[in-house]
Amino acid sequence: MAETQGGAQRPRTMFEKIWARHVIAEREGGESLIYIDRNFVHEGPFYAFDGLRLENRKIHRPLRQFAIADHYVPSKDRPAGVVQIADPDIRRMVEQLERNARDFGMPLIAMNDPRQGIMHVVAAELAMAQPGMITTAADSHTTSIGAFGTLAFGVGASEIKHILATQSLWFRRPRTLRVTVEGALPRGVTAKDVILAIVGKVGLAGGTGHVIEYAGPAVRAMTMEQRMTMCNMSIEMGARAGMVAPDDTTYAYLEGRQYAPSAAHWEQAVAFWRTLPSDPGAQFDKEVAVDAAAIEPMVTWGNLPEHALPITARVPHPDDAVDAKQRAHFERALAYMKLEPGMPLTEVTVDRVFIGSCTNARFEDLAAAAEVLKGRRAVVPAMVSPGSSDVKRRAEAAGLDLIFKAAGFEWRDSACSMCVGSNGDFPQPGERCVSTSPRNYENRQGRGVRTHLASPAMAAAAAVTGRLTDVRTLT
Ligand SMILES: CC(C)[C@H](C(=O)O)[C@@H](O)C(=O)O
Ligand code: SF4
Repeated sequence: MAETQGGAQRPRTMFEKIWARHVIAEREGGESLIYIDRNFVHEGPFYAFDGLRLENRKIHRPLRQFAIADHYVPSKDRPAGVVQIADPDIRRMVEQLERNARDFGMPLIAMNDPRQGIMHVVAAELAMAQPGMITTAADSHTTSIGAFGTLAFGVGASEIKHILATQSLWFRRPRTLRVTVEGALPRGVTAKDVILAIVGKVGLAGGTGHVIEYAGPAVRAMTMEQRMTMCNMSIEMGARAGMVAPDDTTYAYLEGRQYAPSAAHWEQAVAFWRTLPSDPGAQFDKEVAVDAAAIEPMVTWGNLPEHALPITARVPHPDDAVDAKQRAHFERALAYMKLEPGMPLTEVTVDRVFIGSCTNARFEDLAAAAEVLKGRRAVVPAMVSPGSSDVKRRAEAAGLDLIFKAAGFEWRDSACSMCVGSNGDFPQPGERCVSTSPRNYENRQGRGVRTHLASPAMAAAAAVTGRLTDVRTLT
């Protein structure tokens, strides 16, 4: 709804509407104290709890906080209890999370909870994130749940301590960037390809300090799972958050889930949510438009997510760089990735495939990969770690696990797994791995590992051919 200012209606962006409702105080230098509706922690930021203990503080609103085990939990032979985790360092991380949640009285989704999964996947599945809320987590891919019209910020561990103690945090007001995706997605092109194309266009610096709103017909046509894949990678453009305006797709997804408004409050909640989308004529600090029809299946060749190209392209040459800084990135990436400038991407042979992560391991992702794998076999080691335990159960109910296993994939439990390896799931040092995860930095998936980011369908295509492959040639 437009705001009345000096008698005139000033159209507002969704970001402005949500922000304005959460400002508690403002201070010189342009910072605002923002109320946080919900906050999530995984095993990582344990020192936030140590800090509270040292200062003898409690959690201000423990029921608005959630602890979810994902980074360190094993994906294989899931132990019956935390004490059975073989590696002592990994065991300590998972144990600590459980102890902190219990000591401080916050809801816990522990390793063997049937609701366990990667926190951003779980936050959606349980409707912990809702339109109009501001949520935080000590994790940069918190942006994923912006798909619900939630303003979701990743923050650091010291900030988590502040949020635990006060349910609020000081923020500098971000700028706004609208990315409009016109048209419809062509065959073989998924939300991952769209976001890789956007990251490739906007670049790591282009989104810095901004909250992105993804808009346009292609985004409106997407399912919630696809919107989450888009919002997830907002951070790879340096953005503070990424959002999609809520609509009937959003409400249909949320209704009836554990933390969704109850039936008695549902209509009232939806009526409020319908006021959130940006008003026509609202001004964004920056605008970018992308034509969906021109997007092809994408893959990254280098060590930044912005090093994304259509699978039909060739490995770039340092001379293709737009400036000296990019040239240096290109040279370093070519050396690390062991690629020759000018070689067709489809000639790059791969050693391993990983389907998982909060970017691309929801049900529809696994179904898309299984569609490619049906009746085919992987020629390289490959594994799937579903985004949540619920995704795993649903995939098994649909028989997807049988397709993966018949294709030679390992069918694991839900964890961050090979996206980052905190639980010990790593490729062999130096291997070239096609991964559905969001990051391809040097050593991200383990020592010397060369990561190529792609969609689940493209990852499946690479698994059955042993090289980067245009999935459209297989389907
Ligand atoms: C470990 C965690 C803090 C980190 C993040 O912030 O995103 C991880 O999830 C990642 O994807 O790199
Ligand atoms: S799956 Fe990967 S990107 Fe997502 S939270 Fe875990 S480590 Fe981070």
